[in-house]
Amino acid sequence: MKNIAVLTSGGDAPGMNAALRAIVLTCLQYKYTITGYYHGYNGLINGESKQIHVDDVNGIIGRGGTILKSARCPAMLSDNGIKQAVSTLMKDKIDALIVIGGDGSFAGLLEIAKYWQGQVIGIPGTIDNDVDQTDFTIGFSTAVNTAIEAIDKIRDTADAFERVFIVEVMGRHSGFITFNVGIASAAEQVLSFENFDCVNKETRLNELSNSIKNAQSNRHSSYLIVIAENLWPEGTTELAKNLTELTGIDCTPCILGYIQRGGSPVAKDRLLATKLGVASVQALAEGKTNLMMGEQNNTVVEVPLRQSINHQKGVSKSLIKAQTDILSVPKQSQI
Ligand SMILES: Nc1ncnc2c1ncn2[C@@H]1O[C@H](COP(=O)(O)OP(=O)(O)O)[C@@H](O)[C@H]1O
Ligand SMILES: O=P(O)(O)OC[C@H]1O[C@](O)(COP(=O)(O)O)[C@@H](O)[C@@H]1O
Repeated sequence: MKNIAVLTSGGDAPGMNAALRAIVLTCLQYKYTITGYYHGYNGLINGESKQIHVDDVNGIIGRGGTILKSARCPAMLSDNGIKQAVSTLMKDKIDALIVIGGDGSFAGLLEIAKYWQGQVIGIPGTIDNDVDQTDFTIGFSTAVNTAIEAIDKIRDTADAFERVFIVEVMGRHSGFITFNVGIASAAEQVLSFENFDCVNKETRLNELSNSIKNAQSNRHSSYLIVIAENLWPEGTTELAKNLTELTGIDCTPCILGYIQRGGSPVAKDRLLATKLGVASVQALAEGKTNLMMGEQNNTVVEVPLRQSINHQKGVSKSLIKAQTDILSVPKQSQI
């Protein structure tokens, strides 16, 4: 018998529920009990928990968000908070803790493992895809699809008005969403941390404004820039204002925001979440600990949890090069 605990932490991601469902069904197989802690690490610190049964996870595979709720929990950044979390795990006689979250959540789990003897497993769930040792994180594919769907609609109205739009997408400080969304929506420019620095803002503004003016003087079409959040120091709205002034052409900002975090997970995320959920309980049954379950080349992998938060994974260089050298230049045939 094992008493397995699970929580979801950090930004919610479509597919977290699917992972929880897979965990619960696999635990049923092993006759393990499941304790769900609510509101991320806050639930662990405050002892906010509930036994999770199969009935609780019926019909949740297609639901966005997380039925366990999620949160950021600043208390975990102090020794006191971590020790409180550990004391709840001991009081509740938990044998193993599965955390579904991003790199921050895994850093928290590693802290817990320093003071607690139980088994710990991380499942990568974040729309940002910024977790190492897994090709994709749960939620990334859905977020990309959601953003593309929104931008396709923006393109229609942009085409009709021959207008310039600057669309901001999420990703905190990594460009996985920006590049994938920008390329898949045929953006004229993709601006992200990996290909655009703002050290000399004047130069950057002039380059962008020249590019917009050239493109718009030669053709009657739309012009879309997909930009990463937190890239332009004064924000995307200010960038749009500056470019409008410089070009004399209306540049309209559009911040997609939280729409990218919600919604029903696409098949790819449901399947990834299910595979990783099943594998995590199987690993616990084999006595394993301190692991992240990930997927590489379509195969589930178990990697040391510590290796998942080294921030070594980057946007594919060939994708960045293709955008810079080929895709961002308006083609003669489009003019
Ligand atoms: N270095 C750390 N030590 C302990 N806990 C951490 C650490 N970094 C993050 N956490 C915990 O994990 C939570 C989620 O992390 P955050 O970075 O906000 O999201 P994500 O897990 O999606 O990357 C934080 O609110 C905090 O409770
Ligand atoms: O919900 P908040 O606290 O405003 O955070 C916004 C951030 O959360 C995300 O949506 C997801 O990030 P995490 O999964 O790392 O928490 C980022 O893309 C964004 O920068």
